[in-house]
Amino acid sequence: SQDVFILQQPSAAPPPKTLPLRPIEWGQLNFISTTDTHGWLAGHLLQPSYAADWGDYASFIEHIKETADEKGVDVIVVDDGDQHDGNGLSDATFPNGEVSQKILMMAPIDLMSIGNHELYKCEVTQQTYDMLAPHFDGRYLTSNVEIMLSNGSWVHIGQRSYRFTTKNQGINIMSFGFLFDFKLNCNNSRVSNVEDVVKQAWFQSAIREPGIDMFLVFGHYPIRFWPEIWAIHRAIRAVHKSIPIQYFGGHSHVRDFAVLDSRASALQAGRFLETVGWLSIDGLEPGKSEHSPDYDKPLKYSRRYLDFNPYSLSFHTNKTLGPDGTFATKNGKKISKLIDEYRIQLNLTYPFGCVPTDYLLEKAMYPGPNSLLSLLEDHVLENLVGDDVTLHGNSRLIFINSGSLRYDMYEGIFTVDSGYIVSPFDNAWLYIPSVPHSIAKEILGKLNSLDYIFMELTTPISRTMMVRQQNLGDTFDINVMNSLISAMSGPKDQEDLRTTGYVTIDDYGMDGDDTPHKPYPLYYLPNAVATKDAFPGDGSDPEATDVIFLDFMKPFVLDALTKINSTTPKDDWKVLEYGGKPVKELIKDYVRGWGTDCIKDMK
Ligand SMILES: Nc1ccn([C@@H]2O[C@H](COP(=O)(O)O)[C@@H](O)[C@H]2O)c(=O)n1
Ligand SMILES: [Zn+2]
Ligand SMILES: [Zn+2]
Repeated sequence: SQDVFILQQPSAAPPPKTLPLRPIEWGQLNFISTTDTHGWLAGHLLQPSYAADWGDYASFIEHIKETADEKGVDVIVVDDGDQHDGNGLSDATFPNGEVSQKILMMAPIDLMSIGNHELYKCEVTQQTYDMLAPHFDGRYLTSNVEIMLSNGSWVHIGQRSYRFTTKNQGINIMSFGFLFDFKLNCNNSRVSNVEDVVKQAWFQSAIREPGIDMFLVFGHYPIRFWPEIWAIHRAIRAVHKSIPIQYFGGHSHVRDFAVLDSRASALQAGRFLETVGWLSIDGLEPGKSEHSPDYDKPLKYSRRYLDFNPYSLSFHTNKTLGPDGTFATKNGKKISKLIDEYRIQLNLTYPFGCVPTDYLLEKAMYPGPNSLLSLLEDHVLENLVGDDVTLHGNSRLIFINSGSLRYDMYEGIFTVDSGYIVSPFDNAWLYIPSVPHSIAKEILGKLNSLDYIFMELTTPISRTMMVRQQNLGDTFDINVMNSLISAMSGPKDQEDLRTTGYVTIDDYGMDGDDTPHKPYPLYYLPNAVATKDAFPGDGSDPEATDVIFLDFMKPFVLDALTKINSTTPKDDWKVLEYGGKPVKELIKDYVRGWGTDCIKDMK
């Protein structure tokens, strides 16, 4: 039997001290938004800047709603999907999310949409249909996503649209919830192209319903560069020249705010419960005809990215923290307690070993001594042992996509939870036997070439970097970007700042981050890395090599092979199961080798 080992719970984590926060700006209509939570409901136990938990969030929402009523304004709480794959609380159960989705539903969220991580596995899609959609009772929106029922018929997982009138300002809102044009879903779901859906009769008649004051289009699509948001915007603007439209997006894991026109904007609230997005709008005129002569005045927006810690959340609600404080509500406390209990029940706090230093994703130079990708490439992947003993000793190239590693690995105790956090997927290993080395050696270059930018293989992190780079101009030079961010933050100011964190550049400038930060370093990450194993000792190349990769990469590897060698049709490459431990287990084995001194110190 394993020891139960309790790490400090997030609610007890010390808040970052004396951060220079500013009160949020309220408008007639206000939004609180989260996206890409990926199971992080327990918060970030090792990072005080993000150490609130879902209970704290529920308390925050309740207080903000109360204040809205006092002020006579409205607040709408939106979540844009991707709730699985990224944390033990969501992924240590079967189906994933069995516990975490129940906890998620305990916060008073008004509108929710589906993400691609609700569609990779058939059982998770079924769970979403059975559990989330009924809970939200018409407010779980999947305007372009359907599920196949056991009788073979197709129905929308949630609703296609939801129309409502706000409580205090009486704003009549038509809302939709879209997913980007996702293709890697399990076969019990169907995602229709956004471009096609906005032409469908139901959408065209929904946007023509009389008496609408504004549109709210939220969902799981990036708000910049990707075509989906513009397809929706063109469709609505073709009918309503200047009706207010508010967008909320997700998927690319960034903080971002984009202005589409003087009466339409879009907000994206980061990832992994590091961020709560705040948006307020003033200048809305509910009930006024859009044909009135002065209807098209620019709206006034205020946007803010709040770091997800109890200090920040309580500051904005004017409540106090601590056991006798006024911040944690009854429901909030109940949620926090449940999270703590489930973490223990799921054994997430069990420690495997001690990580000697930080191994980081985009925050460390790759290749380099602190790069998590380098750790895998140089030390971990070579320990993969396939099921077929006759293959042992063959030269091999082992590929992983960097997007399969989801978060940094920090110095200190590595727990069951850390395993899910770093590598949540149970992707199986596949291989193509004896690929001529002249072809095999080209695969990595192809996977990392620009052809794959914006394809599913691209890591959310590289998409993040592209957004930040693009906002600073047309350069793709990461060094230029980093020095610009430092220069714009001001070196003097940075010395005064205590916490490192996001420095967001969006269409309104650089004042969106609620807590001013020293910028995180940001380095380029390739889409994929590869380990060479059992190559000839004299440094020469083998004639042929086994090409091993995660099943998620199969379409991309086959595509790359076809590009390299157009004479072999895609289907002629023999792809077989390789067996062996998933990446998470290989990492755990490696961590065990680092010993348990830090755990003994704590006992
Ligand atoms: N089985 C899987 C599923 C996904 N990935 C990686 O996740 C990326 C998508 O994540 P978002 O949070 O941005 O939706 C995808 O591009 C892959 O990199 C995976 O590795 N294995
Ligand atoms: Zn995501
Ligand atoms: Zn996503």
